[in-house]
Amino acid sequence: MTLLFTIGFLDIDWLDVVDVLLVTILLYQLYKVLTGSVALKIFVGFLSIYLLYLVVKALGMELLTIILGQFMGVGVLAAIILFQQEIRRFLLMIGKTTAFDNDKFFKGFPWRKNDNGNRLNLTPFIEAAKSLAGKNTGALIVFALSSELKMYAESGDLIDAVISKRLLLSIFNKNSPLHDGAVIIADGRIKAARCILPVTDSKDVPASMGLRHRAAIGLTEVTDSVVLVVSEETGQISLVRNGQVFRNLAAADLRSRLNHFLFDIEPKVHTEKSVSAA
Ligand SMILES: Nc1ncnc2c1ncn2[C@@H]1O[C@H](COP(=O)(O)OP(=O)(O)OP(=O)(O)O)[C@@H](O)[C@H]1O
Repeated sequence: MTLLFTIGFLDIDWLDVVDVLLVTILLYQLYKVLTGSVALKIFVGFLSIYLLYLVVKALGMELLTIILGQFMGVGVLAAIILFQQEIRRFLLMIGKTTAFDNDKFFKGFPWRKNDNGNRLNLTPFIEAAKSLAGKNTGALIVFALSSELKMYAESGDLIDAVISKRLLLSIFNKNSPLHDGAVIIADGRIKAARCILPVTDSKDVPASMGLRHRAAIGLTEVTDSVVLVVSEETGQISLVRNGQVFRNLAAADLRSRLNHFLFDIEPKVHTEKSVSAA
Protein backbone atom coordinates (compact mmCIF):
# COMPACT_ATOMS: atom_id res chain seq x y z
CA MET A 1 0.00 0.00 0.00
CA THR A 2 1.26 3.52 -0.82
CA LEU A 3 2.69 5.30 2.18
CA LEU A 4 0.91 8.61 2.83
CA PHE A 5 2.91 10.01 5.72
CA THR A 6 4.75 9.03 8.87
CA ILE A 7 4.01 10.11 12.47
CA GLY A 8 7.01 9.10 14.60
CA PHE A 9 7.24 5.32 14.26
CA LEU A 10 3.77 5.07 12.64
CA ASP A 11 3.53 4.63 8.85
CA ILE A 12 0.14 5.81 7.59
CA ASP A 13 -1.23 4.62 4.24
CA TRP A 14 -4.60 5.01 2.45
CA LEU A 15 -6.02 1.86 4.03
CA ASP A 16 -5.36 3.24 7.52
CA VAL A 17 -7.20 6.47 6.64
CA VAL A 18 -10.19 4.53 5.27
CA ASP A 19 -10.07 2.27 8.34
CA VAL A 20 -10.18 5.20 10.77
CA LEU A 21 -12.93 6.89 8.74
CA LEU A 22 -15.12 3.76 8.76
CA VAL A 23 -14.64 3.25 12.50
CA THR A 24 -15.55 6.92 13.09
CA ILE A 25 -18.74 6.59 11.03
CA LEU A 26 -19.61 3.33 12.81
CA LEU A 27 -19.05 4.85 16.26
CA TYR A 28 -21.08 7.94 15.33
CA GLN A 29 -24.00 5.79 14.11
CA LEU A 30 -23.77 3.71 17.29
CA TYR A 31 -23.82 6.90 19.37
CA LYS A 32 -26.91 8.09 17.47
CA VAL A 33 -28.70 4.81 18.17
CA LEU A 34 -27.73 4.72 21.84
CA THR A 35 -28.12 8.37 22.69
CA GLY A 36 -30.86 9.08 25.20
CA SER A 37 -30.94 5.52 26.55
CA VAL A 38 -29.18 3.91 29.53
CA ALA A 39 -27.41 1.69 27.00
CA LEU A 40 -25.12 4.64 26.16
CA LYS A 41 -23.67 4.64 29.70
CA ILE A 42 -23.12 0.86 29.59
CA PHE A 43 -21.48 1.22 26.17
CA VAL A 44 -19.14 3.96 27.45
CA GLY A 45 -18.28 1.67 30.41
CA PHE A 46 -17.41 -1.21 28.07
CA LEU A 47 -15.39 1.10 25.83
CA SER A 48 -13.40 2.43 28.80
CA ILE A 49 -12.56 -1.10 29.97
CA TYR A 50 -11.54 -2.05 26.42
CA LEU A 51 -9.26 1.01 26.14
CA LEU A 52 -7.74 0.16 29.54
CA TYR A 53 -7.22 -3.42 28.30
CA LEU A 54 -5.37 -2.11 25.20
CA VAL A 55 -3.16 0.14 27.37
CA VAL A 56 -2.19 -2.57 29.91
CA LYS A 57 -1.58 -4.99 27.03
CA ALA A 58 0.72 -2.50 25.29
CA LEU A 59 2.55 -1.89 28.60
CA GLY A 60 2.98 -5.67 29.06
CA MET A 61 1.12 -5.88 32.41
CA GLU A 62 0.33 -9.56 32.10
CA LEU A 63 -1.95 -10.28 35.07
CA LEU A 64 -4.22 -7.28 34.40
CA THR A 65 -4.23 -8.14 30.68
CA ILE A 66 -5.48 -11.67 31.45
CA ILE A 67 -8.16 -10.42 33.86
CA LEU A 68 -9.42 -7.67 31.54
CA GLY A 69 -9.14 -10.05 28.55
CA GLN A 70 -11.43 -12.56 30.30
CA PHE A 71 -13.83 -9.76 31.18
CA MET A 72 -13.91 -8.57 27.55
CA GLY A 73 -14.68 -12.13 26.36
CA VAL A 74 -17.70 -12.44 28.67
CA GLY A 75 -18.47 -8.76 28.09
CA VAL A 76 -19.17 -9.30 24.37
CA LEU A 77 -21.79 -11.96 25.21
CA ALA A 78 -23.27 -9.79 27.95
CA ALA A 79 -23.38 -6.80 25.57
CA ILE A 80 -25.31 -8.81 22.95
CA ILE A 81 -27.90 -9.75 25.58
CA LEU A 82 -28.06 -6.27 27.14
CA PHE A 83 -28.18 -4.40 23.83
CA GLN A 84 -30.66 -6.64 21.97
CA GLN A 85 -33.00 -3.72 21.15
CA GLU A 86 -30.15 -1.35 20.25
CA ILE A 87 -28.44 -3.95 18.01
CA ARG A 88 -31.75 -4.47 16.17
CA ARG A 89 -32.16 -0.70 15.77
CA PHE A 90 -28.57 -0.32 14.58
CA LEU A 91 -28.86 -3.12 12.00
CA LEU A 92 -32.19 -1.74 10.84
CA MET A 93 -30.62 1.70 10.41
CA ILE A 94 -27.79 0.21 8.33
CA GLY A 95 -30.34 -1.76 6.30
CA LYS A 96 -32.40 1.37 5.69
CA THR A 97 -29.46 3.28 4.27
CA THR A 98 -28.61 0.60 1.73
CA ALA A 99 -30.03 0.74 -1.79
CA PHE A 100 -31.67 -2.65 -1.22
CA ASP A 101 -34.04 -1.23 1.37
CA ASN A 102 -34.77 1.82 -0.71
CA ASP A 103 -38.43 2.90 -0.49
CA LYS A 104 -38.69 2.63 -4.24
CA PHE A 105 -37.56 -0.97 -4.08
CA PHE A 106 -40.56 -1.83 -1.91
CA LYS A 107 -43.00 0.41 -3.79
CA GLY A 108 -44.37 -2.43 -5.85
CA PHE A 109 -44.55 -4.95 -3.04
CA PRO A 110 -47.93 -6.50 -2.30
CA TRP A 111 -48.33 -5.49 1.34
CA ARG A 112 -48.75 -1.87 0.27
CA LYS A 113 -51.77 -2.87 -1.76
CA ASN A 114 -55.06 -4.63 -1.13
CA ASP A 115 -56.22 -7.97 -2.56
CA ASN A 116 -57.13 -6.37 -5.91
CA GLY A 117 -53.67 -4.87 -6.27
CA ASN A 118 -55.04 -1.36 -5.67
CA ARG A 119 -53.33 1.13 -3.43
CA LEU A 120 -54.62 1.10 0.14
CA ASN A 121 -57.64 3.39 0.53
CA LEU A 122 -56.76 5.90 3.26
CA THR A 123 -60.27 7.33 3.70
CA PRO A 124 -61.53 4.78 6.28
CA PHE A 125 -58.49 5.48 8.47
CA ILE A 126 -58.82 9.25 8.21
CA GLU A 127 -62.57 9.19 8.84
CA ALA A 128 -62.18 6.77 11.76
CA ALA A 129 -59.34 8.82 13.27
CA LYS A 130 -61.42 12.02 13.03
CA SER A 131 -64.40 10.36 14.65
CA LEU A 132 -62.33 8.73 17.44
CA ALA A 133 -60.46 11.98 18.12
CA GLY A 134 -63.80 13.85 18.38
CA LYS A 135 -64.89 11.47 21.16
CA ASN A 136 -61.48 11.34 22.87
CA THR A 137 -61.22 7.63 22.19
CA GLY A 138 -57.65 6.34 22.03
CA ALA A 139 -56.44 4.36 19.01
CA LEU A 140 -53.25 2.80 17.72
CA ILE A 141 -53.11 1.74 14.05
CA VAL A 142 -49.95 0.25 12.57
CA PHE A 143 -49.31 0.28 8.81
CA ALA A 144 -46.87 -2.48 7.93
CA LEU A 145 -44.41 -1.71 5.14
CA SER A 146 -41.49 -3.98 4.30
CA SER A 147 -42.36 -6.42 7.07
CA GLU A 148 -45.78 -7.93 7.79
CA LEU A 149 -45.07 -7.65 11.53
CA LYS A 150 -46.19 -11.25 12.07
CA MET A 151 -44.62 -11.47 15.51
CA TYR A 152 -46.53 -8.41 16.73
CA ALA A 153 -49.76 -9.49 14.99
CA GLU A 154 -49.57 -12.84 16.76
CA SER A 155 -49.32 -11.10 20.13
CA GLY A 156 -52.96 -10.02 19.62
CA ASP A 157 -56.09 -11.49 18.04
CA LEU A 158 -55.87 -12.31 14.34
CA ILE A 159 -58.77 -10.82 12.37
CA ASP A 160 -57.87 -10.65 8.65
CA ALA A 161 -60.85 -8.44 7.76
CA VAL A 162 -61.70 -5.97 5.01
CA ILE A 163 -60.86 -2.43 6.11
CA SER A 164 -63.81 -0.18 6.92
CA LYS A 165 -64.37 2.88 9.04
CA ARG A 166 -67.19 1.09 10.92
CA LEU A 167 -64.97 -1.87 11.81
CA LEU A 168 -62.16 0.42 13.01
CA LEU A 169 -64.64 2.36 15.16
CA SER A 170 -66.04 -0.88 16.57
CA ILE A 171 -62.58 -2.16 17.46
CA PHE A 172 -61.53 1.00 19.29
CA ASN A 173 -64.90 1.51 20.98
CA LYS A 174 -64.15 1.61 24.71
CA ASN A 175 -66.65 -1.21 25.36
CA SER A 176 -65.14 -3.49 22.73
CA PRO A 177 -63.09 -6.44 23.99
CA LEU A 178 -60.63 -5.66 21.16
CA HIS A 179 -60.00 -1.97 21.94
CA ASP A 180 -56.84 -2.45 24.04
CA GLY A 181 -53.53 -2.46 22.14
CA ALA A 182 -52.81 -1.87 18.46
CA VAL A 183 -54.48 -2.77 15.18
CA ILE A 184 -52.11 -3.96 12.45
CA ILE A 185 -52.80 -3.22 8.78
CA ALA A 186 -50.96 -5.37 6.24
CA ASP A 187 -51.77 -6.68 2.75
CA GLY A 188 -54.55 -4.07 2.55
CA ARG A 189 -56.47 -5.79 5.38
CA ILE A 190 -56.97 -5.45 9.11
CA LYS A 191 -54.69 -8.29 10.14
CA ALA A 192 -54.96 -8.19 13.90
CA ALA A 193 -56.16 -6.23 16.92
CA ARG A 194 -55.15 -6.07 20.59
CA CYS A 195 -51.50 -6.31 19.55
CA ILE A 196 -48.71 -5.50 21.98
CA LEU A 197 -45.96 -3.24 20.65
CA PRO A 198 -42.46 -2.67 22.07
CA VAL A 199 -42.36 0.46 24.24
CA THR A 200 -39.49 2.90 23.66
CA ASP A 201 -37.08 3.58 26.52
CA SER A 202 -36.06 6.94 25.04
CA LYS A 203 -35.81 9.78 27.56
CA ASP A 204 -36.63 12.36 24.88
CA VAL A 205 -40.34 11.52 24.77
CA PRO A 206 -42.34 14.42 26.28
CA ALA A 207 -44.07 13.59 29.57
CA SER A 208 -47.39 14.53 27.95
CA MET A 209 -47.19 11.37 25.83
CA GLY A 210 -48.48 8.23 27.49
CA LEU A 211 -47.80 4.57 26.90
CA ARG A 212 -49.79 4.53 23.67
CA HIS A 213 -47.40 7.02 22.04
CA ARG A 214 -44.39 5.29 23.59
CA ALA A 215 -45.51 2.00 22.03
CA ALA A 216 -45.91 3.69 18.62
CA ILE A 217 -42.42 5.24 18.90
CA GLY A 218 -40.95 1.94 20.11
CA LEU A 219 -42.27 -0.04 17.13
CA THR A 220 -41.08 2.52 14.59
CA GLU A 221 -37.61 2.46 16.15
CA VAL A 222 -37.24 -1.24 15.38
CA THR A 223 -39.27 -1.52 12.15
CA ASP A 224 -40.03 0.70 9.16
CA SER A 225 -43.77 0.73 9.89
CA VAL A 226 -45.88 3.87 10.20
CA VAL A 227 -48.20 4.26 13.20
CA LEU A 228 -51.31 6.39 13.56
CA VAL A 229 -52.10 7.40 17.15
CA VAL A 230 -55.21 9.02 18.55
CA SER A 231 -54.62 10.29 22.06
CA GLU A 232 -57.30 9.45 24.58
CA GLU A 233 -56.34 12.42 26.74
CA THR A 234 -56.15 15.21 24.16
CA GLY A 235 -57.98 13.72 21.18
CA GLN A 236 -54.99 14.71 19.02
CA ILE A 237 -54.08 12.67 15.96
CA SER A 238 -50.39 11.90 15.38
CA LEU A 239 -48.33 9.87 12.96
CA VAL A 240 -45.11 8.18 14.01
CA ARG A 241 -42.30 7.05 11.75
CA ASN A 242 -38.63 6.26 12.51
CA GLY A 243 -39.23 7.21 16.14
CA GLN A 244 -40.37 10.68 15.09
CA VAL A 245 -43.81 11.94 16.09
CA PHE A 246 -45.79 14.27 13.80
CA ARG A 247 -48.32 15.73 16.21
CA ASN A 248 -51.70 17.34 16.09
CA LEU A 249 -52.56 16.57 12.48
CA ALA A 250 -55.69 17.86 10.83
CA ALA A 251 -57.42 15.48 8.41
CA ALA A 252 -55.77 16.99 5.31
CA ASP A 253 -52.31 16.81 6.88
CA LEU A 254 -52.93 13.26 8.00
CA ARG A 255 -53.84 12.21 4.45
CA SER A 256 -50.89 14.01 2.91
CA ARG A 257 -48.44 12.56 5.47
CA LEU A 258 -49.83 9.04 5.03
CA ASN A 259 -49.55 9.40 1.25
CA HIS A 260 -45.98 10.48 1.70
CA PHE A 261 -44.95 7.80 4.20
CA LEU A 262 -46.80 4.89 2.57
CA PHE A 263 -46.70 5.69 -1.14
CA ASP A 264 -43.91 8.29 -1.53
CA ILE A 265 -46.35 10.94 -2.72
CA GLU A 266 -44.84 14.30 -1.81
CA PRO A 267 -46.91 16.20 0.78
CA LYS A 268 -48.47 19.55 -0.17
CA VAL A 269 -49.11 21.16 3.25
CA HIS A 270 -47.61 20.64 6.66
CA THR A 271 -48.77 22.56 9.68
CA GLU A 272 -47.99 20.01 12.36
CA LYS A 273 -45.21 20.02 14.90
CA SER A 274 -42.83 17.13 15.01
CA VAL A 275 -41.06 15.67 18.00
CA SER A 276 -38.02 13.50 17.57
CA ALA A 277 -37.80 10.72 20.09
CA ALA A 278 -35.30 8.54 18.32
N1 LIG B 1 -47.07 -1.73 24.55
C1 LIG B 1 -48.27 -1.42 24.09
N2 LIG B 1 -48.70 -1.97 22.95
C2 LIG B 1 -49.90 -1.66 22.45
N3 LIG B 1 -50.76 -0.80 23.03
C3 LIG B 1 -50.40 -0.23 24.17
C4 LIG B 1 -49.13 -0.49 24.76
N4 LIG B 1 -49.04 0.25 25.88
C5 LIG B 1 -50.21 0.93 26.00
N5 LIG B 1 -51.01 0.66 24.97
C6 LIG B 1 -52.35 1.20 24.73
O1 LIG B 1 -52.46 2.48 25.34
C7 LIG B 1 -53.55 2.48 26.25
C8 LIG B 1 -53.38 3.33 27.46
O2 LIG B 1 -52.09 3.84 27.63
P1 LIG B 1 -51.98 5.18 28.49
O3 LIG B 1 -53.05 5.17 29.57
O4 LIG B 1 -50.57 5.37 28.91
O5 LIG B 1 -52.36 6.17 27.36
P2 LIG B 1 -52.79 7.66 27.49
O6 LIG B 1 -52.52 8.18 28.89
O7 LIG B 1 -54.15 7.79 26.92
O8 LIG B 1 -51.68 8.32 26.59
P3 LIG B 1 -51.69 8.77 25.14
O9 LIG B 1 -51.75 10.26 25.26
O10 LIG B 1 -50.37 8.24 24.62
O11 LIG B 1 -52.90 8.17 24.44
C9 LIG B 1 -53.70 1.05 26.67
O12 LIG B 1 -55.02 0.82 27.12
C10 LIG B 1 -53.42 0.32 25.40
O13 LIG B 1 -54.55 0.27 24.57
